[in-house]
Amino acid sequence: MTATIEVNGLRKRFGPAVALDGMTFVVRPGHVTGFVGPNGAGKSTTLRMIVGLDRPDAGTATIGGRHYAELTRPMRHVGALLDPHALHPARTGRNHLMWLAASQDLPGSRVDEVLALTGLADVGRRAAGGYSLGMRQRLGVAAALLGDPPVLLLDEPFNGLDPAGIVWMRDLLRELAAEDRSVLVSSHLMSELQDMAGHVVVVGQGRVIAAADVNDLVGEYASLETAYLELTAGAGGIR
Ligand SMILES: Nc1ncnc2c1ncn2[C@@H]1O[C@H](COP(=O)(O)OP(=O)(O)OP(=O)(O)O)[C@@H](O)[C@H]1O
Repeated sequence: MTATIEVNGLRKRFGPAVALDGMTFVVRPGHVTGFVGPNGAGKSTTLRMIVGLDRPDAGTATIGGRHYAELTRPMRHVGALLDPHALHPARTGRNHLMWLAASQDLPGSRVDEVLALTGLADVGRRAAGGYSLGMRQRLGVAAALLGDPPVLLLDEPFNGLDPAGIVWMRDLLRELAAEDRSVLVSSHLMSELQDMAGHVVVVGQGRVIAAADVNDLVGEYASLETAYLELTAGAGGIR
């Protein structure tokens, strides 16, 4: 099963601040899509809306044509790594995943599979509150993969990973996309995305500035970083 992510005309204000101003794009299966833009451009808010954690003032976000709230056992449709610190510190990594698996009617055996896949098999019985940032990111990826979903959303998954972890994450995301999943990855690491992503959505001030194939941007600007800097010049920074 494959599924696209469709974000259509999302608008959101937080008090006087306009976080999203007509955000519109599509994420297709088969390659990693990078989601890039200056701090405060609206990336995390968009990702949160796709999984129903923030409510838009207008517009829609759908996964395989359906709103997140309409999905039964949503982790079988979409896996999200949004906040690596969203865990109970006293619970072990394994129990954190067991609880999530039970909520989705997934077998406990899947927990051990994703612990092995994310390199956490040896630390799965330690309290997650003692995990380093890199270990929390891996646990977040394990949770995202629990339901073997066709769609994955990852907000800055490279944060806190050591160099070996960065290589691991890059290869994993590539493999997941090659399995015909839709993989949306927000990141500020342009060189990583240039190596890994097939498509990129560049945003600024709550809307899309450009959506293009990475190869086309690199052909035109010499590097993804140069393309990003030129495209976002004038798109402001922190708001
Ligand atoms: N809960 C909130 N309350 C008030 N303002 C918010 C809230 N969440 C987001 N914002 C504002 O919305 C705008 C977009 O923020 P968002 O976190 O989506 O940006 P981002 O592109 O993910 O940034 P970064 O690259 O720094 O992670 C910012 O101006 C931010 O301050």
